[in-house]
Amino acid sequence: MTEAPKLVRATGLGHRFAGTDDLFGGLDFTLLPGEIVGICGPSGCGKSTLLSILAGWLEPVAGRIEKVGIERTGWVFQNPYGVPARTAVDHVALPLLARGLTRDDAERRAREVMAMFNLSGVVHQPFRELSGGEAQRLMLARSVCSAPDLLLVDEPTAQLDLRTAATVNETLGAIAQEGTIVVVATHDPHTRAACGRVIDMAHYAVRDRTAP
Ligand SMILES: Nc1ncnc2c1ncn2[C@@H]1O[C@H](COP(=O)(O)OP(=O)(O)OP(=O)(O)O)[C@@H](O)[C@H]1O
Repeated sequence: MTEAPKLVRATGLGHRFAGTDDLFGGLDFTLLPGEIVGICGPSGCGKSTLLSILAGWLEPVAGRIEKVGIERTGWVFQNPYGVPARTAVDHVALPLLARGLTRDDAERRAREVMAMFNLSGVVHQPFRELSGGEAQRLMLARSVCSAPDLLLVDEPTAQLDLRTAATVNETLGAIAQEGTIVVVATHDPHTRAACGRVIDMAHYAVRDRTAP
């Protein structure tokens, strides 16, 4: 069976909030599976805002987003959140249980994916006892198990050491190659380097950031 084509196309996208100037104006891009697309630019330029628009949580004030073949959208937040008393593996198994796997199968697959993110040592640890970096990787592992068509990731390496960040960047590449459209908002030059393409928000920013 051939997979349905997937794409996300933005045309003339622009946004501003009440009380802000235009964050970006006239953004045009097409996102396809197979590559990581970076959203890069200085703090406050609108990277998270663009992710929210791509997720469909926020209506752009200008332009439009067209989605083809996108049924599931995953989001990995800048600040990982979870259920404090539930174990790490419970968090990763949850989307698999929701997709109808038995508990045994869901746990087996969750452990495999956790191993990809160097999380085998914390499988049964409650979420509240994870380090910031472990919690961030756990959120990525969970999103892989949701098998999203579009995966939106906000600053995935902000809390990670260089080696772990490199693993995360490699894993994002592997997720993209399996057919997910991966979009990453990042300041990290290593993550930027891992992106096949970059939407440079500084280039589009309409606001004069040098103004007092
Ligand atoms: N709901 C909101 N209402 C008003 N202003 C907002 C709202 N959300 C964001 N902003 C403003 O819009 C601008 C862009 O915010 P956004 O979070 O998208 O930036 P960012 O590039 O992701 O920043 P960072 O790299 O620091 O996370 C900021 O000036 C922010 O203060």
